[in-house]
Amino acid sequence: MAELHFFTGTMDSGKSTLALQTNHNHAARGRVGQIFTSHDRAGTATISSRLGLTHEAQEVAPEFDFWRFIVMTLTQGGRIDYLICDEAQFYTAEQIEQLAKIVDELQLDVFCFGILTDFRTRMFPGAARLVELADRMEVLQVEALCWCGKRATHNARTENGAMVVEGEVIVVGDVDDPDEAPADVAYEVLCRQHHRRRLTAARAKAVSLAPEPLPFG
Ligand SMILES: Nc1ncnc2c1ncn2[C@@H]1O[C@H](COP(=O)(O)OP(=O)(O)O)[C@@H](O)[C@H]1O
Ligand SMILES: Cc1cn([C@H]2C[C@H](O)[C@@H](COP(=O)(O)O)O2)c(=O)[nH]c1=O
Repeated sequence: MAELHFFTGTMDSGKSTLALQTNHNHAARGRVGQIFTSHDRAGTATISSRLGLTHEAQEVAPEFDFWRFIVMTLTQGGRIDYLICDEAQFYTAEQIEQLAKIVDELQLDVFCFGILTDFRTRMFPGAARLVELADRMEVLQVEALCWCGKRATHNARTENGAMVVEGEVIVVGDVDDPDEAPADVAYEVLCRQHHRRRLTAARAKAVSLAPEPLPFG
């Protein structure tokens, strides 16, 4: 039986790598996949993993209709055995419903990969619909870590190094390299406690280096 799979984890937890590995393993057995993504950091119509792998993909815009695309391809004689869908948090709820219909009506496996929550800790509409509809949901085994060493569960956004909790929901970006100057907009994965306290690695370092206040008035 075909299934709708949802693999999730914070940013930088290996989702795109797993998407490309999943495609590789199926393709190696002669199966034919269709690969989709939306707003990848490497540019449109590409899946990119931080381990260096990339693959061309069909870009999913909000008006893209998965059902129409797959049915058209099949009726024109194309072969599709499975779908790989990266950055699925950016898909609309309707697009996730189309993917569920593809699983049920066409018996194609659909593998979705994406983050659950945005920088405000709110679920993306596409991720929420996947939680509601997926046959299987798996949290990635490779845990991204907060600066304190605990498992990172939340994605924080920084602007010029300072954590923010307001702004546009979709802003493409990467996790900051701690050895580089902070990017205009970047992301950092944190445990819930440090996300709540807005305590990023840079701020924790600055606080720990601040001189002790003297015990005088
Ligand atoms: N230099 C490296 N050596 C080993 N593993 C790395 C290296 N750089 C990145 N990674 C691995 O790649 C993961 C990020 O993979 P990626 O597929 O890009 O994540 P995601 O799609 O979830 O944002 C990191 O969690 C880490 O495990
Ligand atoms: C939290 C959050 C993230 N994004 C963007 C930033 C990246 O371009 C992608 C996530 O990619 P990854 O492969 O999981 O690292 O999403 C965003 O637009 N808004 C957010 O709130």
